[in-house]
Formats: sequence, C-alpha cells, structure tokens
Amino acid sequence: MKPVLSTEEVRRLEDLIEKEGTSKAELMELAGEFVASLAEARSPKSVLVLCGFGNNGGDGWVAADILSQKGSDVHVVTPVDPDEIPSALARHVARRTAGRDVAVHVGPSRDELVELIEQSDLVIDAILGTGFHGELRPPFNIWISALNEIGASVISVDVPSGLDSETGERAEACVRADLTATMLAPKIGLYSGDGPEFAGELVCGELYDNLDEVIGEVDHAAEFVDPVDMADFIEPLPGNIDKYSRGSVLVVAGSAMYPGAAMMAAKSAARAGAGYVTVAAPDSCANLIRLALPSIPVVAIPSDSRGSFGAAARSVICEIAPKYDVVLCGPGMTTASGCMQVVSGLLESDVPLILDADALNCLGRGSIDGIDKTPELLRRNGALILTPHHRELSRLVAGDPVHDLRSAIEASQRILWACGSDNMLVIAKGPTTAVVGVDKVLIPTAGPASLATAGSGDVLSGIIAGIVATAHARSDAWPEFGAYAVTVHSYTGFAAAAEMGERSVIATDLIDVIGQALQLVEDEAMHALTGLGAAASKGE
Ligand SMILES: NC(=O)C1=CN([C@@H]2O[C@H](COP(=O)(O)OP(=O)(O)OC[C@H]3O[C@@H](n4cnc5c(N)ncnc54)[C@H](O)[C@@H]3O)[C@@H](O)[C@H]2O)[C@@H](O)CC1
Ligand SMILES: [K+]
Repeated sequence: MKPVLSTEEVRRLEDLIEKEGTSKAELMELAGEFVASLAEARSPKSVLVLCGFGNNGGDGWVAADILSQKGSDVHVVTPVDPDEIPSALARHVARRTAGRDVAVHVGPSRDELVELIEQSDLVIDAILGTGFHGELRPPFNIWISALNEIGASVISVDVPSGLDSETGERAEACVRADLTATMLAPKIGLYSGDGPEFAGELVCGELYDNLDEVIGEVDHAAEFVDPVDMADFIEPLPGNIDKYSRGSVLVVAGSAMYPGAAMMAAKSAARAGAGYVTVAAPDSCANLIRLALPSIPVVAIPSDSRGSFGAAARSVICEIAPKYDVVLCGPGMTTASGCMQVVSGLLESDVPLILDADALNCLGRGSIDGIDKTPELLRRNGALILTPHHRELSRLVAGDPVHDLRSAIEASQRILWACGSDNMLVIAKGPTTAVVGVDKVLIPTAGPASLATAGSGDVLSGIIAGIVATAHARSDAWPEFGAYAVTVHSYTGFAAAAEMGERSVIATDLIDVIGQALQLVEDEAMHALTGLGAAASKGE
C-alpha cells in the first residue's frame, strides 16, 4: 500500500526528513533530477520549462540545468528575473541555471510563449505545486491556457499547475498533463475531483532513501492499494469444499418497479465466488427473478399494494437472514414503509450486513438530522458495510455537500467516528472510490468511464457480498476485502470495455466478466509477488 498525503502531511514529512539530515535544498535537487530523468526517457531535442515563483519552479530550474548539461536545447520561461524570485531556495537554483547554457525568457507575451511551446518537443510544467490556492492569477492563467490549446506533450512537476493538491479542484485554467511526477508521495488531490483527469499518468519520486521509515511517522490521508496488496486475501479454492462453506449470501432486494437490480446484485455475488446465493424479493417480482436466474433460489416475500416489501416482510426476512454469511440489502427495493422496517430489523440482527442503494435511502429517511447525529441507529454487533455514491452519502449526512473524494472521505469518517465501531466500513463510490474504515482509508485502482452506467452499483454491491461471504473467517480485514471487491469491479470495467467498446458497456456485461476480472487481479497480485513481471494488462 502506498501512502497518499494531504498537503499538511507532506509539510510534516519534509520537516521530518530535514531533521534526519536531508535539507529541503537537497530535496529540490533530487526532485529536479527525478523530473529530468523522466524527461530524458522521452529523448526530447528541445525542452521548454515553465517555472513559477515558488519551490515548484525551483524543481523546474534544477531539471532545466540537468537537461541542458545532457545536451538538450533548453528554454526556461519565468515570470520575473531569477534575482527577483521570492523563494530563496528557488532563487538560488534559478541564478545558477541562468548562468549556464539555457535560454531564459522573462515574462514573455502570449504570442512569444506560443512560439516557444510550438518549437519544443516537451514542456515541463513547474509553475505551481502544493502552494497553489484560490483563483489563478496572471500570468499563469494565460500560460496554462496557451499550453492546453496547443496540446503540447507535458510533464507536470508534483501536481498539474492549477490543480488544488488538497481538494483536486481545478482553476479555470489547469494544465492537462501527460505525466505527473509527484514528489515523496502522491497528494490526495491527485485522486480527487479533477485530479485523475488532469494528472495523466502518475509516477512518484521517492527522493529519499529512508522514506518508508519516515513516512510511517506522519498520518496518511489515505493509502493507495493495487492488486499486489491483495495477494494475502486471494485464496485458492480447496477441493474439499461444499456450496455452503464457499460462502452464502442473502440478497434482500427488488420491487415490481426494479426487479433487475435484485437480479444483477444476486448474479454478481454468485459470480464473485459465493457458493450459495438466495434472493428475498417481494412476491410482485419473485417469479420474474426465478425465471431470469435459474441457479438462484428466490424466496417470495409479501408485497405491499405497489409491489415493494410489505408489512410482513421484516419478520420473514429477519428469520432467515442469520442462516447466511452475509446479507446484502437494498438494490431496487424502494423506500416504502415495509422496506424501512426491513432495514431496521436487519440492523438489529447480528448478521454481517451490506446496505446499498434504497437501503441507504431508507436510513437517510429515518434520520432527519443525519445518520452521524443518530449513530445509535447503526450500532450493532455484526459487521456493517455501507456503499453510498456521493448523492446517497450526502443524504446520509443531512444534505451536506459530497462532490469529490475528499468530501466523501470526510462525510464517511463523520459517520464512522460517530458510531465508533471498528466493525464498520463505508465504501464511498465515485470516479475514485474510497474504502473508509474507522482508522484507515484505502483507495483502490479506479475503473474506466464505462463503469458509469445504470446498474453498475448493483454489480459492485453483489461483488462485495460475494467476496465478503467467502472471507467470513477474516473479519479483521474488512477494509482490505472492500478494496479487493472495488478493484475487481474496476477490472470488470476494463475487461468489458475491451470486449464491448468503452461507450457500449452495460451493467450486465460487467457481470459476465467478473470471472475474468478476478483472474486479472489475481494474476497481477501473484506475478508481482513472485517477481515474474507485469501481468496480463487490464483486459487486453
Ligand atoms: N514535498 C516536498 O518534499 C518537496 C517539494 N518540492 C516542491 O515544492 C513545491 C511547493 O513549493 P511552494 O510551497 O513554494 O509552493 P509552489 O511553488 O507550489 O507555489 C507557491 C507560489 O505560488 C504562488 N501562488 C499561489 N497561489 C497562486 C495563485 N492562485 N495564482 C498565482 N500564483 C499563486 C505564490 O505566490 C507562491 O510564490 C512542491 O509542489 C514541490 O514541487 C520540492 O522542491 C522538493 C521536495
Ligand atoms: K506543477
């Protein structure tokens, strides 16, 4: 797992490294070297380095110096003369570089800048890093819009300039990078909001030999997990196993209006490895589900007049629920009063429980001031996993805005900390999904845009249920299993897009490739672990 840091955590880390004997000036030299090495790998004949006023600019000046010494034709653009750069560290390296074989352009006009960009093979964006906040001031807004218009090949230093490294919000003009070379550890804003889109490929320069030790001494906003971190959680299927010991799931879902959601969640749970999946659905749609899923038993529960769970549903469902390793409740269920009763009944039981979709909306309706103000509703002995997307999460915290990764993590933590339970997990779904536990936040590999399709959430909750059911002995590691499930879902997006084309994927395609996705994740985890090199690339 790789730490992902907030801006404040990065500052603390730099201070600690300084205490250990490596100064910020040395870190700047190392950062510049790292950027220069990435630039060199692209063999540019001529490089343009855009430098700002701060230390991000300083990294750019160092890279410019190294690249010119290695034979590239290097031009540096700066808003002020090197002697007038306010940051002492950056001023020092700028003066040094300007005295060497680079062409320095101070405050060029837009036309002059456009000409410089067009003449170069590669642009290094060292305009703004973690020190950027608020509205983008001139001349940088003009520089950045010129750069994006021309569509130059760009390496951004630390973060794309114009992106807030904390929130991932972008200014009106924000560099669209091909590659972002982030220093020491990725900043949380690179995963949030506009970050993933504008950063392009992300590589991290560790810069400091004892980084692993020192980074453990600062808090981490989150940790990035990739398949290699999942090796411990992927177990081979033993031969002497029966359908029940492979893990059982009860899917409480569906209504006359939305029977498909129940079908997709149940089929996904089975495809994700559960040996025995049962659907409990209102009798209004039970037969339809039976016909669609011949391998899955369906228990018909009395409906209300509109085809949702009726008043008798709670007692019937709560009686059968404890027989399963995990219960998934919510897809396509509606928020009728019978459904609200079912959710509160299941919460009172001890069975490991996943609440998704309408079950979350039932929770939101049952707590006017926000679920974080009424944590007693969620306190229970059994494990509890909530899987809200941003709108559902916002409803759970009484309408407080949730619009990006950072606000999703904050809202999830408010709920978890109010409940104080280490048996609880919020999987906050979004373009980047966060798996939030009471004491850790995991960010699994994000999937492609093809996952943004109706029913994709039902597939994810089914995958989570299937994976959690097969992991019943490992309840100490819910966040890791949650991250594993989210990764598998992401990989269904890659695999389905490879078969169907990114724009054409529908949720049922994702279900059909769950097996492929499980295999891809397993291959990547095992190959990386055994040093066999890169595994089969995602869906190719
Ligand atoms: N994290 C680390 O350990 C290291 C960080 N270094 C670099 O240092 C950077 C941070 O340096 P700084 O703190 O000097 O900050 P930056 O260089 O990111 O930006 C600070 C400058 O940006 C200007 N600025 C801020 N908001 C603006 C706005 N809205 N419009 C226009 N200008 C604006 C300020 O006037 C200030 O001069 C990192 O991003 C990284 O590139 C490296 O030098 C070495 C190691
Ligand atoms: K930058």
